[in-house]
Amino acid sequence: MSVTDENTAEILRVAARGDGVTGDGRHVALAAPGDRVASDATLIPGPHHREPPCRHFPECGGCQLQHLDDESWAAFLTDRIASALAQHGLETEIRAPHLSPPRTRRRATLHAERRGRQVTLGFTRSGSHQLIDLAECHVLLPELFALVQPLRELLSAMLPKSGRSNVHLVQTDQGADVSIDRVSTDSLAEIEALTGFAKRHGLARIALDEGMGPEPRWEPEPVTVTLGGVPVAFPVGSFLQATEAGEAALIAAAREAVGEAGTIADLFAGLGTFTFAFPRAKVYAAEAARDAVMALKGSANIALRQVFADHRDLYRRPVTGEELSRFDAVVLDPPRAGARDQARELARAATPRIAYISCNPSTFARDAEAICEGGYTLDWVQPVGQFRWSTHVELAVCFTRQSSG
Ligand SMILES: C[S@@+](CC[C@H](N)C(=O)[O-])C[C@H]1O[C@@H](n2cnc3c(N)ncnc32)[C@H](O)[C@@H]1O
Repeated sequence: MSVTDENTAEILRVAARGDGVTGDGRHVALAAPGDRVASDATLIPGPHHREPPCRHFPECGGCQLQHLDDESWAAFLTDRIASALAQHGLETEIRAPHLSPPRTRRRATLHAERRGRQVTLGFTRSGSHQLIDLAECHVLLPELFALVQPLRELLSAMLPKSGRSNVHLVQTDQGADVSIDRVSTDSLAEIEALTGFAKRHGLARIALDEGMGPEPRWEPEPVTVTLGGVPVAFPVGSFLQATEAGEAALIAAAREAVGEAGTIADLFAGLGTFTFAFPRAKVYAAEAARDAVMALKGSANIALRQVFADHRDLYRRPVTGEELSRFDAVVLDPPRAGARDQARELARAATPRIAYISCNPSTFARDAEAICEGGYTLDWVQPVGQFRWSTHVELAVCFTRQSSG
């Protein structure tokens, strides 16, 4: 090494968007903690720097952190949570992060464009609207990635001549569920091409959205996802935790937080990832997406689970402190915007235990401050890295309230 330690600066941490940061606050792209940067900006890789496995890194916007080893990625997740909490005057035990392995992502949205009969299909380029034509992917499940080239061929005649379509891929109990927007099948030949494609590739379903919402065009058996041992109908476009391992880690944390609760309110319940994780409890499940709540309710009835499913907009009509006080525990898993008003009601509730699942440390920390101001203690945080090599941070936490009596 020609550059001496005296005229290099060490990368100490990774910032929210993935840059390495030196002790004096300089941001350096594609630098890992322990790397050194020379005064002419040469980067000298350190012990935590990894050779990125994918040829599309760093151009592809799907991954930002392939140059980090798992230890540094875990430290990144922990730092993001600790600094979000600190901004709201909070501090607690942050456990070792759970990291989903490569090639396990079971849902993804790719984008497609056509020039003549040439289709580009992939994620958007980092920091731009251009598309990366995926030739490999180290995060997607192999079953889903195997559809990328056949989809290009299918779409070469179907995509509109201009503009971009979204291609949603989800691995379900019956196989891959593919939903494509902004395409139309007008001729019999196109319809046959679509169903032939679905049969040949053993798809669970293919749905097209021609502008009026997605409509299944091929679904030989009703598509389900199994949650807590219960097969739940999977409406097109529904939410599913990004990896099976991540889902298991979030459920394990929620179970630990909730303990032996006999009555649980599951807020922002989706299809029931958490509702069905508590087979012995009576669960009130509230969710705003109508298709999801109907699917949850139908599956709970068939499985004879003690579930009351409520179609409810929790932003307009949060469950009140009085209502929540009737439950032994609350699980909530809101979207990225968090649950500001619901958190205020939680702060007023007497419920002894809360499991909060979040995909956004900033809104979580804001809500956590309100909950703690109401007298709860933030006992621990379990970080979960479901989006391998990305800057997304997910977490599950436990709040408890000591009973006054
Ligand atoms: C992060 S997902 C979690 C879903 C579910 N807990 C799971 O793990 O599969 C957030 C859920 O909140 C729902 N949601 C979004 N806005 C809502 C609102 N205003 N009221 C109730 N539910 C809402 C979404 O439809 C989605 O199902």
